Amino acid sequence: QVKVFIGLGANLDSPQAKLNSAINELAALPETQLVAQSSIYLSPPMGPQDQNDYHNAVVAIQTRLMPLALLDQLQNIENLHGRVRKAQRWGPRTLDLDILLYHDKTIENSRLTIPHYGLEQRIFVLQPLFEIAPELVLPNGKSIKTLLQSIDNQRIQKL
Ligand SMILES: CC1(C)Nc2nc(N)[nH]c(=O)c2N=C1O
Repeated sequence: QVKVFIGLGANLDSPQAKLNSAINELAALPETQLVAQSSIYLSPPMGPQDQNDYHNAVVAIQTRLMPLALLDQLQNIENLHGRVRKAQRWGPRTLDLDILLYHDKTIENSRLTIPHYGLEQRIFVLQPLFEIAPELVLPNGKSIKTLLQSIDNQRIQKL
């Protein structure tokens, strides 16, 4: 089995409850154990500003699920929480589950890009990730600590 980091985000109808419920679903996935979870953080929307602030968290799991099988499970959980894919790119959402890192793998196909493309620039990913894995180094050799230090003017608040 391998260690996988998953990013969670929500900013529509009771986002905190959605995140907690999604974390319970992740812990219950087949061949999977939840090994760590971050605090929940609040941050202004990156992208279109005409939407609510986001609640975000990151969890670490150990799993035997292969990447695409895990992705299918994450999309099930999103759908269970009323995720409706709307036309607007980067619009508000009930629940987003992203595979941030899958062990030390780099994956690039039509359904998956791992490490997650936004990981290095997003405080709402780096901050919770640093909380649960402060020593983490990405497959490209960059450390979470260094990436976090190089981010400025992005606000975030731990709930
Ligand atoms: C719309 C976009 C890019 N902005 C976000 N902004 C924040 N703060 N948190 C998110 O999870 C998030 N997710 C997104 O997909």
